[in-house]
Formats: sequence, C-alpha cells, structure tokens
Amino acid sequence: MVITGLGAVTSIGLGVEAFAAGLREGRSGVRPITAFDTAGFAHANGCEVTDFVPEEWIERTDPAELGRASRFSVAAARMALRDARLTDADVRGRASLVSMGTTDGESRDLDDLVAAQVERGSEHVDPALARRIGAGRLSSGIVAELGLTDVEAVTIPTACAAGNYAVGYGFDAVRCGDVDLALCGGADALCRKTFTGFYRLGTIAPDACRPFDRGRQGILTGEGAGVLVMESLGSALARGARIYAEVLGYGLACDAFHPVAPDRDGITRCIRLAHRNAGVRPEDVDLISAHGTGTKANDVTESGAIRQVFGESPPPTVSIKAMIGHTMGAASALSSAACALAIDQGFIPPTINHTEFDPECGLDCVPNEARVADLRIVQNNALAFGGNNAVILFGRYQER
Ligand SMILES: CC(C)(COP(=O)(O)OP(=O)(O)OC[C@H]1O[C@@H](n2cnc3c(N)ncnc32)[C@H](O)[C@@H]1OP(=O)(O)O)[C@@H](O)C(=O)NCCC(=O)NCCSC(=O)CC(=O)O
Repeated sequence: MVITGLGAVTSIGLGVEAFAAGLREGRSGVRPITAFDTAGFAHANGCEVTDFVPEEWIERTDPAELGRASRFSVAAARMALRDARLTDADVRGRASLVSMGTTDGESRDLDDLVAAQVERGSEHVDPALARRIGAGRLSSGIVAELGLTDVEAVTIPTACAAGNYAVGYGFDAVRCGDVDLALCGGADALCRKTFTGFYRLGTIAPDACRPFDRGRQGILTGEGAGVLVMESLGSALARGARIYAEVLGYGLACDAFHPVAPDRDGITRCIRLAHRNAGVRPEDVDLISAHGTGTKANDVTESGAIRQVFGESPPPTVSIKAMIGHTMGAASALSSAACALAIDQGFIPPTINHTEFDPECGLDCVPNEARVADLRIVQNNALAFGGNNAVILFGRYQER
C-alpha cells in the first residue's frame, strides 16, 4: 500500500511543492485572525489560509455550492490527483474510496447561519448556506468534482485525529481489495465556534504555538486540508507512479478518559497497537510527527507516552502545528503528507518558535531548523478530545 499523490491547502503554502518548501524553511502561517470579528478576545492569532482562490483549483463544481471546508477538501483532492499524474478519466470508473476526516464540518457556514438567525430571525437564514452544511459534503464534494461512479464516500468526525482515521480507513479498503484507489485526508475551516471553545478552555496561545517548549501556552487554531492518493503497490508499479512512501499500518484506540484532557496510558496503548499492526519495533522508528498541540497538558502527556514506549532516548519528535496551527480534522492528514514528504525528500521538518528546552517533555523536537535525515520509518501521532487516538506508521518504499 503506497502513497502516490499529495494535496495540501495550508497557511504556509498551497499545493505539495509549496507545502514541502514551507516545512523545510520552517515557515510560519501565524497572523491575526480575519475570519470573524475578534472583538472581546484579549488575543486572536491564528493560521488562516489567506491566498486560496477556489476557482484556481476546482474545475467542475461551482464553488458557491461548497462551504469553505469542502472547497479545501475538493481543492486538495484535485492537487493530489494531479500530483499522482492521474486524470479524471483514469479514476472515474475505478472502484475507489473517498474518506475525509473533520472536527467541525462546515462550521464557518454554521457560524453564519446562527448569526443570521440570532440577529435577523429565521426568515433570513440563507437556504443556499443551509443546503451545503452537511459534513458529508467534504467527501461527496470530491466525488462530484471528479465524477467518480464506483465509489464509497465517508466523512469521519473523530475530531483532531480524524485525518489519521480517514487514512486508516483507506489503508484497509485498498489492502483488502475492495477498492483500487483511495483519496484520504481531512479538512476544516477556521471559525468562531472552534476558536471560542478553545479560548474558553484556556488553551489558545497569546501569540505563537511552541510545542514541547518550557514556555508553551497553547494552540493556535488553523485551517486547511490534506489529501493522500493511496493505491496498491501493484497498481502504482504498473503505471510507473512516483511512490512517496508506504503505509505500513495503524492503530486506533479510544480511552474515553476525559472530555478534554489526554491520558498517557491511552496514548501508549495506541502507539503499541500501531507498532504491532505495522510490524514495527520502537527501535525501528526514525522520526515521530507528534500531535504536539503546544498545550501544557498535551505535550507533557504525549511525551510521557512516547517515553513509555521508546525509553529515555526516543527518536526526534516534531510538531508541524508550530507552523500551520491546529488545523483540526486536517491536522493528521497534513502530518501524514509531511511524513511522506520527509521520507521521500530526506529531511525532518523543524518545530519552530522554540526558545527553551522543557525537561518535563525531554524530547529532541528539532528546534527551529530543518534537519537532513535518512528516514526509513516515520510515526504519525494523532490525539483527539475524548481520548480518540490514531497512530500511523509510514515506511520508505524499497524496490523488492
Ligand atoms: C483544558 C485543560 C486546560 C484543562 O483545563 P481545566 O480547566 O480542567 O484545568 P486543570 O485544573 O485541569 O488545569 C489547570 C492547569 O494545569 C494545566 N494542565 C492540565 N492538565 C495537565 C497535565 N496533564 N500536565 C500538565 N499540565 C496540565 C493546564 O494547562 C492549566 O495550566 P495553568 O495553571 O498554567 O493555566 C487541559 O485539559 C488541556 O489543555 N486540554 C487539551 C489538551 C490537548 O491539547 N489535547 C490535544 C488533543 S485534543 C485536540 O487536538 C482537539 C480536538 O480533538 O478537538
């Protein structure tokens, strides 16, 4: 099972080349939020996608039919397909899967509908907005755009681990022969509801996100989409496709420990399950792409779980959320894309904004500067509210 195409809509770059360059440079997508009126919040930085013009990426669908998250997901799917050098005609009649993860679905539209209802009354709720809010549109929008005819489409709402769930779903579908091709990932749009929720929990950083830093103060909300084209090795080889990486296996484990606090032992269990399913030993892992939200609670708990599994010298462990913010349902999909790029291009993306090592975390977070590295096996952690955890292992493809 291999990855042959990548699509990325992020605050540090649109498309796989720009995203890869941003990861290497340690680019920051942080800026003051413009998506909604931030009056009343003491601080409101975020990682918004500001240069996205849907018409530049979406070919067949009228963007007005899609909410912002669906525009991202459809655009990322288009990018991924193009990157995989597949045309619409190549994929249209093939047995395929579209699986997209999300935290909030079309939350931006929901914000607007609620505002219209509260401020002006239900007769002012726009039916054009009302018909595009179903979260299922994140995947069915891709089906419509590509004109797929033999396809299963699923949208998975397991919050901030949803991208990894979607990739895992695709892994199973291709591996068991149900489908030839899977487009898997996640998408979310920055919105008032999510920002306000995290703000009220006390988890929004005032300026920047500093994962694993002693002075970390929380997350910055972000937005975007990541999509991976996945196919069997046989299919990729038969068409001479470029192979970024193999998907080796994954583990899902829900500890349901607490609505918002992570549980070290639950995370440990999930990592061990992923290793077992992928046939990987801890000492084989060259890099961990952490969930690394930059909250006090996440980073110390995730680090504790990593040390339980890997001992006192874990592999380098980075968080790309320092660059692109917490993109919610897109987060682990974009991290999956980053893992594939890291393996393919031989580098470790840095954890930017780092000023002070935190001995409580005790990890080599590859501070501030990317590193050249020969990576064979890379682990992608995704941890969600409610203890819904998902960990994937990627490997370098070696001709056999
Ligand atoms: C919401 C919380 C701040 C807890 O708030 P509470 O109001 O219950 O307060 P509390 O008494 O538990 O915590 C008070 C102080 O302790 C810190 N704190 C809490 N738990 C901690 C832990 N295990 N280790 C170290 N510090 C901890 C808090 O940041 C806060 O710091 P101080 O006193 O300095 O202010 C925390 O649970 C939290 O940060 N949760 C989010 C963790 C996270 O990032 N998860 C990622 C997966 S979820 C995700 O990615 C999103 C999604 O799925 O939707």
